[in-house]
Amino acid sequence: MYQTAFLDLPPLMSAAGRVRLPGSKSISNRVLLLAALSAGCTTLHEVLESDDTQVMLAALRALGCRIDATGAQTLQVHGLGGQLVQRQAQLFLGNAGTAMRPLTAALALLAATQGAQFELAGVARMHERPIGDLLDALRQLGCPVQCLGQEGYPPLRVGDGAQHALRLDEAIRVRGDVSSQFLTALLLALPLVSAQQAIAIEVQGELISKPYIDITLAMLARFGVQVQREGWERFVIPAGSQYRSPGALHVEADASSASYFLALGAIAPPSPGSAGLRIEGVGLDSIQGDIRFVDAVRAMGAEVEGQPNALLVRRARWPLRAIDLDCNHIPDAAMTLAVLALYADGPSVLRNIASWRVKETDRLAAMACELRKLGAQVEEGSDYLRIEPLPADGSGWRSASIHTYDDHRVAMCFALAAFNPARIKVRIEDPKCVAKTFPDFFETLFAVCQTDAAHIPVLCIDGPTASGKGTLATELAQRLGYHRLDSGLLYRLLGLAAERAGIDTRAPALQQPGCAAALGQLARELPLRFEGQQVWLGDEEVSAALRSEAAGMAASRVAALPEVRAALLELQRNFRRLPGLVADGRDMGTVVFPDAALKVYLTASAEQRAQRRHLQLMAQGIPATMADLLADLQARDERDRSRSAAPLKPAEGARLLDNSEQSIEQSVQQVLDWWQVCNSGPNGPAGCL
Ligand SMILES: O=C(O)C1=C[C@@H](OP(=O)(O)O)[C@@H](O)[C@H](O)C1
Ligand SMILES: C=C(OP(=O)(O)O)C(=O)O
Repeated sequence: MYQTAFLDLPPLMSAAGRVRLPGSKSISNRVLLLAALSAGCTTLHEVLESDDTQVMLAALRALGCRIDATGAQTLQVHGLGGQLVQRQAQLFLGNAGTAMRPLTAALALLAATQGAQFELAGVARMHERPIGDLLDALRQLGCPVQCLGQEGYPPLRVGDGAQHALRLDEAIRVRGDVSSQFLTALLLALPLVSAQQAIAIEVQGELISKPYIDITLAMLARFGVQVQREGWERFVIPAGSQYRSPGALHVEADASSASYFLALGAIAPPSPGSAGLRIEGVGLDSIQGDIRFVDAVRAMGAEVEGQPNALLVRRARWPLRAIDLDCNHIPDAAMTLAVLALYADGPSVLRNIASWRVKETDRLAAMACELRKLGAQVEEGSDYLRIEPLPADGSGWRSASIHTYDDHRVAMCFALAAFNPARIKVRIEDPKCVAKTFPDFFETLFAVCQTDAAHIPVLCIDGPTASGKGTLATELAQRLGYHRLDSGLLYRLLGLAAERAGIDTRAPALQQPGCAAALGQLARELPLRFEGQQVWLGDEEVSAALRSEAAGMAASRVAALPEVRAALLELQRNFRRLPGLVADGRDMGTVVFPDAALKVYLTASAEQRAQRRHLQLMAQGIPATMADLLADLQARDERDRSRSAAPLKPAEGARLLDNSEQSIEQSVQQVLDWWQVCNSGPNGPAGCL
């Protein structure tokens, strides 16, 4: 997951490959709750791991439910069988509607019938999301519920520690026109008290987001409760209904998450030779309503083929056909349509989406505002959006920094704007907000998108030994969410590989005929692998060996050979991958990435650098004297500067940064400021050079 303050998406050009989607949020949280309320043990496979399921899991555990992770995305839930083991708990439910609403209903019923008291709270936005209609229904039943802040909104207290008789004879009335989750919550919870009598629920007002009720009914059926539905107005839980664990259950992939990749397939030309984009984990027979997004992208011109538990999507008609659609049945996926509309042949209208106003943010206002930043004309109605497309020739598109309002879907759907024909980058602020339902969204996106290398921004840090390049580059890569190339490490690896292969890299041997060619060959075939912080050379983990002074000296010797530098060139250029690269070394700006958007030449006085190295060695318990270190360092500077192949010197147009008197943070800020300037042109990372 990208933890950066923002993520710059370079212009993207094509897409192909396979996407494995994470589990459905709506199904995961329903089955977690149902498994916890049932008697016995339920094994849940492919459960979504995200903020929304995390808060549900933490709440269930706080209530005394044992849940064991028994494999990747597999959980074993030891159900409570409807019996409370904790009579008091304070639960934090983040911004998960699918946790807050159903838990409120279930805990209100359990607290009232067994005598308990629970508090449910969330993030600030959750405290602005209405829940009054559900509380009204629970109060009709005779459950004590109390709003601890504003009436009708969380935080809430359910139960008062005493037992209360419930009024189950009359039909329970609940409004359905603000959120379907209130009805879902009652349907999921009422089987707790339906052993003796049937319970009826009547929906008041036009029920919105109906397909989510279908998910609820389907999951209840899997847990042995067959609800009778009369239209969308009346639901009856038959007398004697009781949860029965299905034993094991697989969670489908998330159909709302599929919408971003269906849309990607609709707008991105397939990469040469590819059949399109394959989306795995969900098929056309999905029980999730958002699968109907397929109809919408087909209507706009994409070809979508249903395969067993997968979808294959291809761009066909271009530009896309504009649509005018009632989106009430796909409220979440419809946000993706709003960005697709930018690529259409006329204005598109998304209707009947008033519920957007009470979700993670006011999504009607947010989408209108951010689409306008890209240059689009948007009309924001009380319950609709009308979006004019942007010209297919690229004129009219503006580079924008998309504010994401802590709303995962704003972040994910605006990523699609990176396919703009103007080839301008799109900045997504606070990309980690995708953690609500799809923590690895951007990694998944980059894995199936391609672009010209020239569009992938590179920031080069060159400079002499011990100038702090590594520290600076690591920090910059982290702040920008970019890959990092530590080119010195490749030379060190080669020095080590030579030693392992029995090739002597010391002066007399190095001059022997054939030695340079052998090293060049070795460099081309380096069996190198990175795993997190670990570096592997073949089967050997070499991170520690690479840091030794001996490896450094060997690196400096082999690096002087033109054969070696040529062989490593390709390898280094392969590090230029989406979304960008910070490369540090001695010839990054001069030779390897001459087109880098920003080149920095980092130096510090020889005395400062010797002192830093001294401190480093002391910390590692390695004895060294300042005088020796200074002499070594000056010798190495001289060798780097005077070698004929790629001598160490500032690249043309490089910014000089002497960090002798700077803290690391000051250097980082300085480079980020320069980077910002390079990136602020209308065409994104046009470069400062
Ligand atoms: O029941 C569910 O799982 C959901 C119902 C929908 O909410 P509304 O019923 O409030 O529209 C949807 O937007 C939400 O993401 C998940
Ligand atoms: C509205 C959403 O979430 P919630 O389940 O919190 O309502 C959503 O995921 O788009």
